[in-house]
Amino acid sequence: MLKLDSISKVYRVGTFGGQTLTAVRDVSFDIGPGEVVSLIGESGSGKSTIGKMILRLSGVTRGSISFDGTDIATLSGRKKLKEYYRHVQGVFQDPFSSYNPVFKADRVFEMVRKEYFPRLSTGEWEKKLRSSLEVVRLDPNQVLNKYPHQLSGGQLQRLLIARALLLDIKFLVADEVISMLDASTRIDVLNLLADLKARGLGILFITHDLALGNYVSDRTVILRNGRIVEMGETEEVFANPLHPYTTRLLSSVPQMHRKWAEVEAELQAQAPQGQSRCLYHDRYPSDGATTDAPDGPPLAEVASGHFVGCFRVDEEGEC
Ligand SMILES: Nc1ncnc2c1ncn2[C@@H]1O[C@H](COP(=O)(O)OP(=O)(O)OP(=O)(O)O)[C@@H](O)[C@H]1O
Repeated sequence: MLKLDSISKVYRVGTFGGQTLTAVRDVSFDIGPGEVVSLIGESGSGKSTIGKMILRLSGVTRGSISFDGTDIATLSGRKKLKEYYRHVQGVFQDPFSSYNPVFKADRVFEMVRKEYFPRLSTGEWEKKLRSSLEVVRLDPNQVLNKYPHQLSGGQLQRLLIARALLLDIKFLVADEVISMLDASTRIDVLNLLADLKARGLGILFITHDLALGNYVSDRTVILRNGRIVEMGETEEVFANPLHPYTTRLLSSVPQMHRKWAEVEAELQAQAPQGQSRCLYHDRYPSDGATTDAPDGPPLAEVASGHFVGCFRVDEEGEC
C-alpha cells in the first residue's frame, strides 16, 4: 500500500539557507493494509520528517513514496490531492494545537463535511459522525458541542482520529499520538490503534518510546541520524537486537529492579571495540557500496525480513 523507496530529505538551513542538513538518508520500507509499523528513534533522528513527507507536508529530496502504486510526488492539483487525503491522514503529538480554543471542538468535523461531503443532508451527516465517534469509543453526548478546554487530551486526540475515520482512510500516520496523554488514556488510544489495524488500516506509529512500539506494532524500524540501523518483525528486533545502537536503546529503557550503574557497566562492555566487530560489514551485496557513499551501504538482510545496518566504528569510536 505505502512504499518508501530510498527516500532522503535535505533541509536548507542557516541564515540565508546556504547550508544543508540531511535529516533522512536512503530510507526504504513498506507498510501493507492492516499492518502497524513503528518508527523508533531519538529526538532529531528524522521520524517526523518521514511522516511529513508521507503526508506531503514536506517534499522528498531523493527517492520516492508511492501509495497504491502511484508516486505521491505526481499528485498535483487540488482534485488529486483531495483524493490522496481521503485515504491518507495524520494525527500528531499535541491534540490541543489542532483546535482553536475560541471555537467548539467539533468544528474540526465541519471542515471535513464542507470539503468532502457537501451534499450530505444534516441527518445523514449526523449519522455518519456518530458512527465515527463510536469507533473511537466516544459518547457523542459527552463530546459534541463542547469547547476544547472542556475535553481531555485523550478525548481531543480521539476526536481527531474520528475525523480521519470520516474519510475513507486506508493509512494513518500517528506521530507521537500518545506522548502527551496520561497513562490511563494512553492505553485507550493504543487499543484504538489496534482496532483500526483490525479494520485493515495501515499505520505508521512514530514514537521515541520503545515500549509503546513493542506493544502496538508488527514491524519495527529503528532510525538513527536519519538512517535505518535495524528493522524487522517487532518480536525479532526486540528479542534479538543486532545493531549495537538498538541494543543500547533497548537497554536504556528504565529497568526498575536494577541500579543504573549496573546497566551502564553492561552497556560499556557491549560497545563495539573496532571495525572487526561489525559482523554485517562483509555481507553487503555490492563491492562498490562502502560507508563512503553519501548514504552509506545498504542494509544487510541477516535473517528473513530482519535487516541491519553496518556499524563500522571510526576513530572516535562512533558507529
Ligand atoms: N523545516 C525544517 N528545516 C530545517 N531543519 C529541520 C526542519 N524540520 C526538521 N529539521 C531538522 O531535521 C532533523 C530531524 O528532525 P525531525 O523533526 O524529523 O526529528 P524527530 O526524530 O521527529 O525528532 P522529535 O522526536 O524531537 O520530534 C533535526 O535535526 C531537525 O532540526
